[in-house]
Amino acid sequence: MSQAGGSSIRVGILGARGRMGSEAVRAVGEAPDLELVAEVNRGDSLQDLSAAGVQVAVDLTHPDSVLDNVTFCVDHGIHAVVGTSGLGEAELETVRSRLGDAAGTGVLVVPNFAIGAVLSMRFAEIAARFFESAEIVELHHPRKADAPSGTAARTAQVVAQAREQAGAAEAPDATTRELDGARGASVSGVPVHSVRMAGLVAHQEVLFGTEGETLTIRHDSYDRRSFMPGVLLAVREVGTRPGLTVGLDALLGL
Ligand SMILES: NC(=O)C1=CN([C@@H]2O[C@H](COP(=O)(O)OP(=O)(O)OC[C@H]3O[C@@H](n4cnc5c(N)ncnc54)[C@H](OP(=O)(O)O)[C@@H]3O)[C@@H](O)[C@H]2O)C=CC1
Ligand SMILES: O=C(O)C1=N[C@H](C(=O)O)C[C@H](O)C1
Repeated sequence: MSQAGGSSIRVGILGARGRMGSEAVRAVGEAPDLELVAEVNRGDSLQDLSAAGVQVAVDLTHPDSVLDNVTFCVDHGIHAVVGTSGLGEAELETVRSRLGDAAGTGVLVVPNFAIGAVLSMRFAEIAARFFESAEIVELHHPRKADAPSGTAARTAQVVAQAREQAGAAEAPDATTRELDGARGASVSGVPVHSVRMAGLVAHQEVLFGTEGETLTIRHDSYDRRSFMPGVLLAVREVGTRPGLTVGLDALLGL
């Protein structure tokens, strides 16, 4: 988003006191071309965003509140960068239709801001059609509210789409007796296994297998700073992309 006269972009952060929100407050605060003008926490009014003249809001809150927050932004002409997980296809459709009446407003939904994670999803998409089997293991810190992760859901979606486009057969699986959950959750037909463990931050393995070989695509975020270059890129670019964009791929030229 280029500002006339070189003025900075006015940014508001929702969930500013959270693990991601507090990192984002620091990163935006240190960026010379951005101005942090609002920090919205649980219980605060969204009107604070409008009152502060926020141009770009960054949502890092909770899956239960993200749709209401984005709707408010769209209705008030505030560009939104959405890091919060939990926006499924139905919610994205709601955002799309809401944006129909809000010419010029951009909503950028980013399942994962880490550049390595964006690349790993793209690598998985490329690999998907060459292997009979595909499964995802995502591993996160135990305070995470949602399972599977937004990243895993998005990865499963792009893997499934690539397999469908290639006319790939269903993955072989002879399981006829299982304990609930033993084969993971099926996301777009791809089994996803969620691990929650102290000591972890955010990690994912996409496992592919075919006759005589396997391929594992792994990404690790050891520190939430890994997400910040992606957050800043999204904040700078969202105003130049009216409508709904999912993922950082286009912004990275992928
Ligand atoms: N896209 C990406 O790359 C990444 C996305 N995430 C996602 O970001 C979200 C937040 O994660 P994380 O920072 O770990 O979670 P935290 O629980 O640490 O932070 C969330 C913060 O948002 C606050 N909050 C909750 N509801 C609202 C609301 N309606 N308005 C304003 N503030 C609110 C919480 O307050 P309270 O504590 O009082 O509930 C808390 O301070 C998750 O959905 C997570 O999956 C996380 C990392 C990377
Ligand atoms: O909650 C987290 O921590 C993360 N959430 C996002 C997700 O659900 O994929 C991104 C990253 O995995 C960290």
